[in-house]
Amino acid sequence: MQSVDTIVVGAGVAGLAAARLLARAGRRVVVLEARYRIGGRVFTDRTGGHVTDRGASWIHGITGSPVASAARAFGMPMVEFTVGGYQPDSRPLAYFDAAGHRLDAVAVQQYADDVRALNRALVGIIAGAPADATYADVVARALSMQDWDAERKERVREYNDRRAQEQYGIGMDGLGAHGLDDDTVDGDEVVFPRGYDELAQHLAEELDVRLAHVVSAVRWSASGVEIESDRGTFGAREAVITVPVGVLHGDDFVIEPSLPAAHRRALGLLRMNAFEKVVLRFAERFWDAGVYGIRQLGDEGEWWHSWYDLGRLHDEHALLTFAAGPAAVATRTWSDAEIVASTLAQLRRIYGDTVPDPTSAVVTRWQDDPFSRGSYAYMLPGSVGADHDVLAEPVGGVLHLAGEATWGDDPATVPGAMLSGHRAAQNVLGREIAVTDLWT
Ligand SMILES: Cc1cc2nc3c(=O)[nH]c(=O)nc-3n(C[C@H](O)[C@H](O)[C@H](O)COP(=O)(O)OP(=O)(O)OC[C@H]3O[C@@H](n4cnc5c(N)ncnc54)[C@H](O)[C@@H]3O)c2cc1C
Repeated sequence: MQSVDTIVVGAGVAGLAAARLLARAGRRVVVLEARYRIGGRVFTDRTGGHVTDRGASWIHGITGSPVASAARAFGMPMVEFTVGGYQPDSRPLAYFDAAGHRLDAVAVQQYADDVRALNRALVGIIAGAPADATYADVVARALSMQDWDAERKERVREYNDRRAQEQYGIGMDGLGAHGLDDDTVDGDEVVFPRGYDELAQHLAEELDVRLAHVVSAVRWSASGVEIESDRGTFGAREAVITVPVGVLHGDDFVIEPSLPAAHRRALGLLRMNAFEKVVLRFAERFWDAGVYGIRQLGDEGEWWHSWYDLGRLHDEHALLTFAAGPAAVATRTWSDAEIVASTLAQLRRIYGDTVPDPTSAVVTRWQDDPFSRGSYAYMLPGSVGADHDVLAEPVGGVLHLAGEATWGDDPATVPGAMLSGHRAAQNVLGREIAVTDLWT
């Protein structure tokens, strides 16, 4: 059995951040990673000379973001693309009504004002809602207090449902009202034209990362940990476990003795979502110029309601849409060709039958990936944001969980993953260390 000071399970951003800080503090660290690559849910595909981030794309607000600081220090170019937070109007969007007509500026303004009015009302309603209220419950209650006609109410209800799908990968009737993070976007949102995976590559520099090591068991006691992988058993004083919630829920990853009751409760309130990307590349542009994206309101947009113009990142004619929540569940067994045909039918409804077939397409399959089992975790009714952080409480002084789902302030994100890795490293060392040590 190989022995080191600390074993980190998972070479995603959380694991790499923890390992880098621990190695810099003088620990002997080994990172065990199941896949044949690092980065986890930060995964850049460069097939055919195109750069496609199949996992995370955005920093949802660069002000105060540790990922933005790291990216600057690592020399990663960033491009402003402030549409990642499903805002109604922060940047120009081409909105189409249910009949396929484009909304004028006055109608878009009215719609955005209505959305904001409801958001303001929701704050107090969520605070007073029962513990097991869903997001759909609180939205319905907030809407019932507005003096709007049925059409206005329906558009704002629809906005909240689609935002829940795109931000959390679940319809609002399945999402806990108290489990929402505040989702404020501080500063511009940016994306990485050379690929988000450069972040993982930089974090991993000089680390001992063992790829293709699938961990199946974590055994812990007061004297240390033993980690069983398909390529042998490793021993250490302590371990940082960063596998996604979907893996922690599975039968093929065991922790013995089992986690304390508080951890098991918090884990039971988290589920992996259903959220996939569809990127379509075309020989020519057929959509509106001067907009960041396209949105379809009404029933016609039930699945494919939002397209984002990737021409802002690269000199190409490309659109990104999401199968988010119910659409991802329903199309999970479809072929790529069937999914692409379904999205094209919607684009042709708006832009006409002259919309060409794409020259290439990328369809992700995070739901079927055994090392993620979904895209990121969301909270069931009955949970509160702080439940995330319960998972990060050190276990027996030797076991530390980290990863996006353990960071209550900004879960489901790359910054959340990075900061959770920083916290785990501090807990292992038993002292504070500067997060800036990651990139200075
Ligand atoms: C489609 C999609 C879009 C997203 N969009 C954004 C976005 O725009 N902005 C944003 O901030 N975030 C986004 N996210 C979320 C973000 O990618 C994640 O929150 C973050 O990357 C999670 O990092 P992590 O280190 O916690 O987990 P991971 O990156 O999942 O790392 C965990 C690692 O553990 C490994 N592992 C799993 N099982 C085992 C095992 N049995 N043995 C050994 N290793 C194992 C995995 O292979 C993986 O490398 C998106 C995610 C997806 C999938």
